[in-house]
Amino acid sequence: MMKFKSPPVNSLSLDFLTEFSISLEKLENDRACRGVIITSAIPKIFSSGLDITEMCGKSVEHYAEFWRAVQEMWLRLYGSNMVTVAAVNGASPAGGCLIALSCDYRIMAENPKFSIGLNEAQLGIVAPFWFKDTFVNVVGQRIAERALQLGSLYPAPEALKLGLVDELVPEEKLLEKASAVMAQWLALPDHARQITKSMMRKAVLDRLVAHREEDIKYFINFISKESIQKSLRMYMEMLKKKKS
Ligand SMILES: CCCC/C=C/CC(=O)SCCNC(=O)CCNC(=O)[C@H](O)C(C)(C)COP(=O)(O)OP(=O)(O)OC[C@H]1O[C@@H](n2cnc3c(N)ncnc32)[C@H](O)[C@@H]1OP(=O)(O)O
Repeated sequence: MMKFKSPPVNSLSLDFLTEFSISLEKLENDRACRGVIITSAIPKIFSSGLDITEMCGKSVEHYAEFWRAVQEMWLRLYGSNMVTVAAVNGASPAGGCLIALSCDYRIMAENPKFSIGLNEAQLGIVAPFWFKDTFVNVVGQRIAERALQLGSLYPAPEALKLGLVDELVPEEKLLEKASAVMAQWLALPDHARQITKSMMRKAVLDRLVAHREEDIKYFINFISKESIQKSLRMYMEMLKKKKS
């Protein structure tokens, strides 16, 4: 089990992403480890997505390093040979949703206050093609078109209806259920499951691998625009104001 614990909201900073990728690599290379359950140690929050402060007012070199770390995390998780189960025990916007979507199975706490989705459009930014591809592979083109254009965050019951998560369970049963699902998936021979998983995900993974440098350049160019920086600053201010 991997439990995110980066207060206050498990935002995906460069350090967090680097540590997450290293942990995944270690587990991947450990022959005794066949599966991982991903959850959060922070009440009410699974992950608040990419750390917006990493994308505000930083150097081009920093943006490149940060984006490479985001890519690396996704390539490792989406391409993992292990069985991956997300036990979503709180809010899961944007990058947090990407992590859940990259797992093989998603179980969410049945609390309508917890929402999940790719809300980038609400921040005035655009979900990269590989976020979009991952989303489409889970919910299909039609739902993805609407959800991504509107930057919708779905409360748990709606997320279930759309197939964004696979099941809802009472919060106190989340880990028990995740373990049961893991046991069910691990009952199959690894090689057949792994080859099937790779067959299903390969095209999407290969697309980023083939365009990785181009994607970094695109990100730097996009995020460096003054209009985008302004949108992000306003969004951060809105988050702070919401508190007072
Ligand atoms: C080509 C470009 C593509 C770029 C792709 C980007 C994908 C992303 O992931 S962008 C990030 C999107 N994330 C969000 O929109 C989530 C924003 N956060 C929230 O909605 C809420 O914080 C929450 C629902 C997760 C939690 O709400 P709660 O009331 O418990 O806590 P808050 O008071 O709002 O937050 C506490 C603290 O944390 C700061 N913060 C929250 N989210 C982020 C974040 N993603 N990055 C950096 N910092 C974040 C928030 O400002 C508060 O800070 P202060 O205590 O200093 O006020």
